[in-house]
Amino acid sequence: MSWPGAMPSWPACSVLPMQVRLQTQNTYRGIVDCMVKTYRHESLLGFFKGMSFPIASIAVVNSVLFGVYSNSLLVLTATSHQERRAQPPSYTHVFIAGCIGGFLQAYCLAPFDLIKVRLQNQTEPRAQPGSPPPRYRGPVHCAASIFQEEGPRGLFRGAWALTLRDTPTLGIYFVTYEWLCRQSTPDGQNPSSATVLVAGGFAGITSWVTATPLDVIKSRMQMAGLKQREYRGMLDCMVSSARQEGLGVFFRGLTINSARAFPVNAVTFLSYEYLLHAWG
Ligand SMILES: CN(C)C(=N)NCCC[C@H](N)C(=O)O
Repeated sequence: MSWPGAMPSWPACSVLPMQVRLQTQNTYRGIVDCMVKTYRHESLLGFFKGMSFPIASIAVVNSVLFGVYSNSLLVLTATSHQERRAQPPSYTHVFIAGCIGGFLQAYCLAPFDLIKVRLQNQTEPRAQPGSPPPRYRGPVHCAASIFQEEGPRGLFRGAWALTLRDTPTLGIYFVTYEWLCRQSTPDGQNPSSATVLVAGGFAGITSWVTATPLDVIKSRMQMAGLKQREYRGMLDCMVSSARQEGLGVFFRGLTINSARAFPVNAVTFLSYEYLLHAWG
């Protein structure tokens, strides 16, 4: 059984197992090599591994993130969403509200993300007669096996790295979005849909560029529960990964993360702004 080195959302979901595999396995020479090997070994289905859970969880996770962000901003600035264009919040408030949203979403995301990473790292083709079955038969079996083999805390493996990844980078995410909207919108007006799409897309890219080093560490810590590679903690994981594979290891999956981040976050922010206006 081989366990190579992933991330979730809908439009660009088909490339996502590539990201996890590149980050946690050393068997690929790059994205193209990873895609070719995945296709040869697992057919088209390999590109969709571990996606059902993230798709099911994305609505919950995004509601927590955007709900906590909006309400934190409300508490910090004492201005409602409608008043926010006339009295824009300071970037410090936007950053703090984003960090609070990121911190809380990380805890909701942790078990879903762990299951996604474990499933996406299974490189066995679909069960064939005579071949050993894959370790996890699907998301529910994966969750139950982790619970049995690693205990309830096992479901939160890598949650610390996930929290460290998401807390500051979601602050950066919302600051980038606000800054880009304000640059291209006259004072006091709402940004146009095109501005929201572009600002949301770049906010996604910026946050992923800053998040990728910890994303690699998080994915490796999550795979460590399988005992193929144990780490004494996050620092040990960082140091031994850098020693063995060089500093470039911290940027594995960056291209894929950024390519998917633009459309995913453009649409996410457009939906967010639309819902805020629709619900007044
Ligand atoms: C860890 N980072 C960088 C973020 N969570 N960034 C915000 C983007 C969230 C979006 N659901 C996505 O998956 O791109």
